[in-house]
Amino acid sequence: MMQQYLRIKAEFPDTLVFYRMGDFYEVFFDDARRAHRLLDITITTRGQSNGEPVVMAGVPVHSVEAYLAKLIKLGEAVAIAEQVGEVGANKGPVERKVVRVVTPGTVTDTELLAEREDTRLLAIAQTGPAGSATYGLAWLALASGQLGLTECSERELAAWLARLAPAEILVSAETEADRRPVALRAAGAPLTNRPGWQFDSALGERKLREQLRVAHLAGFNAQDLHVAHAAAAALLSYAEHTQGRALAHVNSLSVERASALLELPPATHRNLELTVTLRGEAAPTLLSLLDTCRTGMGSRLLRHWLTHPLRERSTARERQAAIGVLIQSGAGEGLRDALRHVSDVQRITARTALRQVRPRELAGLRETLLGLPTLRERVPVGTPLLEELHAALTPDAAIATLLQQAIAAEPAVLLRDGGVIAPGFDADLDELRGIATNCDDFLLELEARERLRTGIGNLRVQYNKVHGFYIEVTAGQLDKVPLNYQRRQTLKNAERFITPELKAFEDKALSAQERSLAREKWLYEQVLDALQAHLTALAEAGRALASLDVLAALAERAATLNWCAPEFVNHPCLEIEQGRHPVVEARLAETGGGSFIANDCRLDAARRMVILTGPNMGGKSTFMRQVAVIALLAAIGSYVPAARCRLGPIDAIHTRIGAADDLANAQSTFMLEMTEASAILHSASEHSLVLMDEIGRGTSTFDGLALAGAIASHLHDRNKSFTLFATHYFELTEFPAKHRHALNMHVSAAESGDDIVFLHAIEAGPASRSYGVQVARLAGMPAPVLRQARGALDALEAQQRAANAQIDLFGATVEPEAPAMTPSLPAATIRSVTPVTPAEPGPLERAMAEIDPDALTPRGALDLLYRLKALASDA
Ligand SMILES: Nc1ncnc2c1ncn2[C@@H]1O[C@H](COP(=O)(O)OP(=O)(O)OP(=O)(O)O)[C@@H](O)[C@H]1O
Repeated sequence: MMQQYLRIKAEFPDTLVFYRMGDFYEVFFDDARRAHRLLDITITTRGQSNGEPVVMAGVPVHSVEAYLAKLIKLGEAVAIAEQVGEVGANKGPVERKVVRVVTPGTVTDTELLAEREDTRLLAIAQTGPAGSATYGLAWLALASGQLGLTECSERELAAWLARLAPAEILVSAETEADRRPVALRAAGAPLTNRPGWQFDSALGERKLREQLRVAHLAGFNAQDLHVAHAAAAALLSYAEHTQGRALAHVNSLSVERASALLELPPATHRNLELTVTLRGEAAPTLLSLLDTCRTGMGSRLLRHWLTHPLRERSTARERQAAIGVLIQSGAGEGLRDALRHVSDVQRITARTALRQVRPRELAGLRETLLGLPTLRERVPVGTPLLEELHAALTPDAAIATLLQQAIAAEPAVLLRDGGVIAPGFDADLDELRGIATNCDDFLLELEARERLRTGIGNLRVQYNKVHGFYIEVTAGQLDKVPLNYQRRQTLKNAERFITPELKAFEDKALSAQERSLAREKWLYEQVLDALQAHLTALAEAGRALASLDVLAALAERAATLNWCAPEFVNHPCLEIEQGRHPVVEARLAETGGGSFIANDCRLDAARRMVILTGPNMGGKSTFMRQVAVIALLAAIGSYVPAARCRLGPIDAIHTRIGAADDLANAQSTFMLEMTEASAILHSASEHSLVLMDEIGRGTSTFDGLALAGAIASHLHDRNKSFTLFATHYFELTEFPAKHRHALNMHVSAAESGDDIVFLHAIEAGPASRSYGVQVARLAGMPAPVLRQARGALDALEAQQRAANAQIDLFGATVEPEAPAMTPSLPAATIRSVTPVTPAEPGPLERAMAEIDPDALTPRGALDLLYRLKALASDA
């Protein structure tokens, strides 16, 4: 057995091998030590192999899922070696084979998958030198069969990783660690090394064609993605290797092009709290607010829509129209009721293809298919998208019929328990089952007969799995036992016997049961074979159900939360009337924190930039985020939280908000702030929406103000993006006076004595002051600190009023390629806290002004110094 184990282990040197032995999966040697460490399971030694004691540990088969889940979370892979041969068929151990390898990115077990999130495997190929390499990406959600390809630059890679959120990433073992893109480190998914030769473009192109059963990839618009083909080669080989079979359910491909997507850099993804909160939780986020989907399929698709918004608005228009019809026809709720009973057709289809599908899943599929005609009737028609989805809900009726005939009404959980195939489907099975059923009658009859014959009134004929059939006689009655009873087992108060007649019956019954189970297994395989022909139709129905679920959920949200349909126009425009931040609004409603104050936003070709000022806690960040969230919701085709909304084309949403230290990447708060801002200045276009929240606050006032001014100028003059620029630097409220496309807005607050009331309304013009001390008071700051701060503030403000030096904070970027981020005067002369200069120059100053240093002799210079010193001491 050890030889057999070592042979298997040699094929999977880097993977934990779970070796099936009866009711346990055993792990040996180093694997055992690793499993002990990772799973906290007991390690033992038994026997010897090559003179060494065999170190082993094991997990029970019935609870293996829990252990696998833990290992996968830790980024480990597990090869499962099952007994595949007949017990006792030939000499030596039963034949065992690795039937599949469970890895973080290739799990398909229902128990190991998040219901509402796709688990993706991603392969990355790269060409060209580090820094300017092209990356080919190929990914697969094995549990639903979705395959995708793209190519991108290093700059775009991080956004793709954020979008795809892979569970495992395949990289070439031949690419040295220091040539790998930095973004990989931040991706947070385990990296799996695969041999370099598997990242072969020609091989990938061929494998894709074979997988998709097409002669040419042009039909998928994927013919030119040579680097992505290389990634696909490694991806498909690995996926097949882990499943131990071909991937019959993977038969469509989506090619994603960054240029087609509205760009959502990782910072935007994070700052807008699209799918996780800044604290790393799943709620409250935009997704958690939107996701009232009835099925896991719907939730997964909604997440995809939200992270893959399209620039081109025709898809959004189609979805919007469908949502409109669902709301107006009132059909949405009926449809959602029907969707409640729909099973996860996509995953069941995938698991059917991989032949891992469980009996109850097939029963669920059957019920869903039988319910489809009713569900279809509830889909209102009237828009092309709804009609297309309606049509996709007509898979061949033969599938439902087959499942109805073949699978029992309520099948057992596991095939090996029997009771899965429906009665009447197979005559042989019915006959074998008949024997088992007659069994009960026979046993009752035998019991009655034996009681009569022996005079033992409490004699019982019974069965258990270990000892088979037996006649049980209690201790007090043993003297009445007849001669033909043979002892089988002795208990404390009873003896168990067998008779020749019972033995003969047992042989017949047990063999019937065994044969019946074998027959069921075989029939189940036949059903799976028959289903293979329908995988495409099932996948299509699954996709349509998912889309309908998302559309109905968005319709429900729009109606419940009182949202409106945004209008798309082709000129630069971002007009929002009475806009709200949906998540903040929902939280306020939940916590009884008052009502949300709706605000307008109006940007167009002439008004591109808002300088937003106002007190802390006033609602600046909320306002900026709500504008971005509304733009994003519109791009996915949803209604938006506003009374009216008109949007021109948008190609990206850039955000620079907050200041969380990125300790993992050893970046300081300020460094991170500048890195993110610099990335925005390099890539934002005039169709981009840019949110800048308190840029510059990570450094000293002067540095920060100078940088903020220069960055604002760059965005205004060069990027020309729609920009919301929130700042605490009052100096920046002068920006609009010198920049014709900028305007001041502020969040309003009312002051009464030392208290402040936030009104959260966005109004025209700059804020009058910042209320920092009042906010600190609200935060419970000790009174002495407040008093001291208030005193210092008064002094500083007086000083500022006295100062009259004017700084051109914003003039620098008009020079081509000028050092855009430095103001034209040294920061030290900026007003506010500069020492006060007297209005009239004194004698010392006048003497200094007369000096011409170049004209001085050394002797003259010394004399001058004495004179100046004398003047200074006079003063
Ligand atoms: N329009 C609004 N209506 C009602 N409440 C609001 C509104 N906007 C913001 N709030 C409330 O005020 C809180 C603070 O808002 P926000 O974080 O946007 O302020 P801020 O001006 O960005 O503050 P800081 O400058 O300190 O970052 C929010 O958590 C929310 O509870």
